[in-house]
Amino acid sequence: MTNVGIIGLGLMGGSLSIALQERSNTYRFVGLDHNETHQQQALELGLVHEIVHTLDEISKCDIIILTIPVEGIIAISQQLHDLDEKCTVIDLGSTKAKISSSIPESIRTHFVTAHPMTGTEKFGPKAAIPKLYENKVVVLCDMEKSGTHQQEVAKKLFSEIGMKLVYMGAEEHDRHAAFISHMPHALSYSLANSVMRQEDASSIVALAGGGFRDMSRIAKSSPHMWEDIFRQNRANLIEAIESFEVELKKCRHMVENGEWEALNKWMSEANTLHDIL
Ligand SMILES: NC(=O)C1=CN([C@@H]2O[C@H](COP(=O)(O)OP(=O)(O)OC[C@H]3O[C@@H](n4cnc5c(N)ncnc54)[C@H](O)[C@@H]3O)[C@@H](O)[C@H]2O)C=CC1
Ligand SMILES: O=C(O)C(=O)Cc1ccc(O)cc1
Repeated sequence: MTNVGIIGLGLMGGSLSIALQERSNTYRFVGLDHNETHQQQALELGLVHEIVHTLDEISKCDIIILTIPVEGIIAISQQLHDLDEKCTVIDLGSTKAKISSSIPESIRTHFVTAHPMTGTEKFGPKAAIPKLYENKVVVLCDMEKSGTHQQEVAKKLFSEIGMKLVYMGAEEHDRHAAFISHMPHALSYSLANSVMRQEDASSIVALAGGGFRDMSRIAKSSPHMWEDIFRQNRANLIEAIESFEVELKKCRHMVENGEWEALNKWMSEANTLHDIL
């Protein structure tokens, strides 16, 4: 039996437990969460077999999964100690550079820093879903800093739930993530707020079409989680927002000046994104 400790019983931790339980009965799940309602829900939903209340109890597990907001991951990693030689700690945070560089040297080889490129705008144990990880990419960062055993454990775990493994340095990961994930969340929050400041609720309900719903979906995401991500990836995010502002200004300029041919060409360039997605 492999004992898995999950710190943070929400969408990511809960979905990981469901996926592993569907594929094997050799795992036993122990959970830690600072929210009592989430502890209860996780037990009721069968996401964990047992709730514990201290890091010492979780530290005895073979595998420890960190699925709490990214500032919490750094705080918890400072408190983990006396880990068994074979213990593997895997964090699933959306940022990687600050996490990777702040893990104490004494436990660095125990750690694997990973980012599953999958998720939803929902959060908490009730948001956990079975197929979240299937056929999706997980980016494994700074793997040369992890122990040989820990690398193997993480690769086996992510492969077992049907993920595709991609390797990258943590700094490089954060730059890509700023453009492809973090900036789009900043835009969605901005879109939601700008429309709500101009339009009343009844007009939004009456007129919201698919496009507006698509683009504002991720504005429903957890402010706690995203505040931490924006804080940790601040410099890259600012650069990504600036590059977006350049494009938006181009669009505004062409509309203001009636440059319709140029606007049409600029839109056709954007169309090509979906040739590669
Ligand atoms: N939501 C998403 O789509 C994705 C999230 N991630 C990352 O995964 C991590 C977890 O995200 P979710 O599962 O979506 O969040 P969530 O909000 O659904 O779950 C987090 C859980 O951790 C608990 N928690 C928070 N701080 C804690 C602490 N210090 N000690 C104990 N429990 C604590 C909360 O009560 C909650 O139950 C984050 O680091 C996030 O950046 C990565 C990929 C996708
Ligand atoms: O809901 C969506 O479309 C997302 O983009 C979810 C998401 C959130 C955070 C991540 O680090 C990765 C994926």
